[in-house]
Amino acid sequence: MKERNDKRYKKGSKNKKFQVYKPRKKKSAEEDAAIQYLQAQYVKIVSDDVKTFKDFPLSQKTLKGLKENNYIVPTEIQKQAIGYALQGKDILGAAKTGSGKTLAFLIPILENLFCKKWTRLDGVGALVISPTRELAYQIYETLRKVGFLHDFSVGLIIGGQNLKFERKRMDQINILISTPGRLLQHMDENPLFSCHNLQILVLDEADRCLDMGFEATMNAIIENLPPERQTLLFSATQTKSVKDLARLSLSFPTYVAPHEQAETVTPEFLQQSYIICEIHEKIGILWSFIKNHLKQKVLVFMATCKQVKYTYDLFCKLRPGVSLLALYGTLHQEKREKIYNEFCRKSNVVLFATDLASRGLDFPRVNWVIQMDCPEDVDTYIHRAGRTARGVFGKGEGLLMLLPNEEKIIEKLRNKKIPINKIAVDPSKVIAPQKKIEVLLSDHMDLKQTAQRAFVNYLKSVFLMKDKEIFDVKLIDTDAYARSLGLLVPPTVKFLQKYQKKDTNVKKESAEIDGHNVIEKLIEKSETEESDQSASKEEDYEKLLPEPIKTEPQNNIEIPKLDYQNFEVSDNDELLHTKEANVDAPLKDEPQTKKKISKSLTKAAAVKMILKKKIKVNSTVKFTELDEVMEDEQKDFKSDFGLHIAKTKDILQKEDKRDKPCFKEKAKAMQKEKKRKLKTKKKRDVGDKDDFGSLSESDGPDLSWLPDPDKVYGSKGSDNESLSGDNNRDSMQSDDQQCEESEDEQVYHRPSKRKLIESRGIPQEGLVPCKVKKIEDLSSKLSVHEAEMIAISLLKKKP
Ligand SMILES: Nc1ncnc2c1ncn2[C@@H]1O[C@H](COP(=O)(O)OP(=O)(O)OP(=O)(O)O)[C@@H](O)[C@H]1O
Repeated sequence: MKERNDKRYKKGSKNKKFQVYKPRKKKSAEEDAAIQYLQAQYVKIVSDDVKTFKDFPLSQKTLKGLKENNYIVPTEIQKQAIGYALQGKDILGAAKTGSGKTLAFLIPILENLFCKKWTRLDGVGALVISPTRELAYQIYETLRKVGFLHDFSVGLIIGGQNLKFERKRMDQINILISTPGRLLQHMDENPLFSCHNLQILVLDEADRCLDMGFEATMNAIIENLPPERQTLLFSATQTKSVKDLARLSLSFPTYVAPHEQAETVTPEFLQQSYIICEIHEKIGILWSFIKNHLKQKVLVFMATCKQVKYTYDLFCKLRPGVSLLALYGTLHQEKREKIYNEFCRKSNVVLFATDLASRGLDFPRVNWVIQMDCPEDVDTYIHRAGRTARGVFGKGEGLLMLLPNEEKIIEKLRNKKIPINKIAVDPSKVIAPQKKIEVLLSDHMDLKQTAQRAFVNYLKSVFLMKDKEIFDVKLIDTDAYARSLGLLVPPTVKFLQKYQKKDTNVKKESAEIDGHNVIEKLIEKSETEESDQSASKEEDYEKLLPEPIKTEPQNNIEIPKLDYQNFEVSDNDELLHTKEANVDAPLKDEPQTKKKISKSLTKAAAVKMILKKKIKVNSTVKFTELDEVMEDEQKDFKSDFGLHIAKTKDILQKEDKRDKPCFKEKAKAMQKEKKRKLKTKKKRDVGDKDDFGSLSESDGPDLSWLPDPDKVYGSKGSDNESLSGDNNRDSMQSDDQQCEESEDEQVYHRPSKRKLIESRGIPQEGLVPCKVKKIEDLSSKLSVHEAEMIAISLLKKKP
């Protein structure tokens, strides 16, 4: 819309500025005249006389836009609503799903702003609020297509988009399409945003926008809007609540409901049927259905995001042979848009979705709508089923899966003029891939966890359902349901256990009261029949009676309404506690017959108790997200080489026990041996070393140069031996003694200086041999006495 406007101004212009700010007077006058003419025609509109859009007093731009998109003949709701809307009346529009309500409010918006010659400077002139992002996007696209010749700027303001980007452009928007949350955010935070000039407010899916989920947000938005405006409310299941209308300051709105007298509230060519099945059969039936409708476009509704995610993940792994998609609130916005567009585009595809996709979305050519879980109420059924058989000649089929106790909803559907037939499933055609699912879950831990979450969330959703006539969580065979999801052990559902426990308590107590009444009656009877009975007997009866207990009926429990927009049941204990408090109420006046005497627990008693109960002290117990005790993570863990870790660990521990004493003994023995060796070495060292620490004979100084004592002393062999021994002994004496002895005649036996040289590390081999040789040579020529004298003089000369 915006771009075309700019082009028109630029076309063939020499002076662009002049043309932009000074439009041609002639054209303006023509436009004024046309507007006046159109406005004069509004009062004359008779909806029954309208055959085509041309019969409405609409601007040429709008008519051209409609024609270009093949909108020639208006639908019933368009015929009736557009006339009133052009006249400026507030409207409550109710018409079947897919009957064209979007154009019924978009055309009046375009015409209203056109007639008021709305410009960008005038700000927001029309505001459309939609409960979901996808629906807002769809409305925006339709407006762009139909109003492309108009000069208004259109803004789509939805969550999950760039807030900064939106913020800067807010003051330039003429028609704003938004979701409640993001709109309020701009109202609160963006100084550029203003709605003071608002002409038309539209609530699409008005009943949803005004219900509990959006109550606070919507009230805050409405407070920020000028009261002087036109308000249009549209929905297939319209609100008529006086309270709602008062909130929007609607005093006498025109109620437009072309199908009110119709035989059915659902589209004419929508064939609807339902089946009764057990909870564990659902997955198998759905799988078989998809396998039998591979060439069709199927939309499957489920109660919670987790169920959608699990079914999608599981079926993707099972590969049915058709494209699969999943749409739910917790997905990223970009992904949501991509999935929405993909489902619109494709023709053989299955989309699993929550009620996020149940309202307003105009997916083209959907063949089947499967409601896998019973809808919250009749309105939800209508919106879900209405995703098929849309438009003027749209055809489609709907299938509702119900548990036996949920069949009561059928009566309600029929009372609201919904034609629905019971059909049976041929059990021979149902192929439940049970074994495959179990194998997949054992192989994929993440899939198993998703299954567990799906299981718990489904039970929670049933538990929180408002209509207790239809929904009863206690009737669900949880074991069978878990198995059908591939879970061999059903996850613990804490809230359910608590609820069931409290429920049985209440039943017990009410049974006790009943018993009490019976006894009371017996007493009364006995009193009348045997008035002469003794007082003591009556006292005995009284002793047998329990104290009267006051009970509050269980249906006093307040159950909060669900927000299915982005349904995520939180594990809200507070919520559960409030219910429990009511259930607990009877305990208030209960007599305290047994008073427990509290004993202080001694350490010994605690230990005894621990031993008796076989409690493992200091052991860690891990819990899963679902409050289940986690099995030892490594218990069934196998190493890369196929070793069973837990078993191997056990074996190693046993072997370790056996090996420890052996190892200790070995270590001791080694230590002993080491010590022994050290000792002997020390002993040997002491024995081998001389007084200077040098080693004995083997590497000691060569004394061969000394004269042969045998030759010197002749026959005194035995004495020589003892002398050598003395000599040894002498070597152990101190230096002072040596000095004393040096003065003595036998000083030549102790070559102390040589030993000192050696002790300083000077090699002796280099010195000794030549000297020895010389002395040997001499000795052979000299007499013994001469040799002895030379030796002594040599020693004396040495420094
Ligand atoms: N005058 C018309 N001629 C032909 N097709 C039309 C006409 N008006 C609307 N349609 C088509 O009918 C389909 C349904 O229209 P729309 O989405 O407005 O229905 P709705 O009443 O808003 O449905 P729901 O209640 O589900 O929101 C769309 O594909 C739309 O293009």
